[in-house]
Amino acid sequence: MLRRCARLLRTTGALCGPKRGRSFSSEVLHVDHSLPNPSWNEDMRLLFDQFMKKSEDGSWKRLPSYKYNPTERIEDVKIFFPDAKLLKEQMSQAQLFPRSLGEGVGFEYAMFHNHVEDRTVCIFQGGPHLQGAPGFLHGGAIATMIDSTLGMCAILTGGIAMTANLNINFRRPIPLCSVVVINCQLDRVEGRKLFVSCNVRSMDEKTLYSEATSTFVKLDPKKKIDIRASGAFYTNLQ
Ligand SMILES: CCCCCCCC(=O)SCCNC(=O)CCNC(=O)[C@H](O)C(C)(C)COP(=O)(O)OP(=O)(O)OC[C@H]1O[C@@H](n2cnc3c(N)ncnc32)[C@H](O)[C@@H]1OP(=O)(O)O
Repeated sequence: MLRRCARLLRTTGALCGPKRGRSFSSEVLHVDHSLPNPSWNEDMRLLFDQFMKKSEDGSWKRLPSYKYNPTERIEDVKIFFPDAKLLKEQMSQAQLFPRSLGEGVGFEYAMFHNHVEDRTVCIFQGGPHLQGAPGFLHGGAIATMIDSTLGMCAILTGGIAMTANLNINFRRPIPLCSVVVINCQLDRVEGRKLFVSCNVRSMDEKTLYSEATSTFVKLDPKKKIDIRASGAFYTNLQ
């Protein structure tokens, strides 16, 4: 396991220290990080190819993923924010948390969504900078990918929503640099509440690493989020 991580660190150049002088060009802004890169191991590539094959008939769709929010995302959430200019400023500087670490050392993942079955699958290779217990992934890193995949499933089936409740059972530790599959599904909808659950399994599906249930709440267009407030508030402004 540790040898596998060391090989990965060499491939990505992470052992040579951080890259300097990276320009904030439009090339960086528009890189789709859900596509294979040299840090992906064989298992990750195999699963990616399998899901790309499933996507050929249109039942599954690969979900592109960027570090920086594309303009359409700002358009999607604009109605919830009274100060659209401030929102644009903040979003243009912010980075998506699971994409904020260097290539190969943190969260390497790709998601696929099935609109007919209301399911989202994430193939995830957790890198060496996500260590918790020696040789294994940190629980917070697992929770991050679970929340992100559940969130994507909720948003794609129900619209803009936030995690209100998340329960995770950690059944087995996930070896660092291994590949797991997060399988999410929308269980039911009650008003603005979306109930989404998932399990995290090994590639051969034999090992159940974690399982989770969650409640996402669709944002109420009558309420506004004020990001200027010291404790940002989300309330009815009428
Ligand atoms: C794009 C990539 C995907 C990324 C996914 C990542 C998702 C995230 O991590 S989001 C960040 C973490 N989450 C947050 O910060 C959310 C903080 N919480 C909030 O802002 C609010 O409480 C929010 C938006 C969840 C709900 O607020 P609001 O719309 O005012 O809800 P409210 O009107 O009180 O309640 C609506 C319903 O939800 C229920 N509800 C509210 N909070 C909860 C909760 N914590 N647990 C269970 N149910 C809840 C209420 O009981 C009510 O149910 P009913 O309609 O049956 O009476």
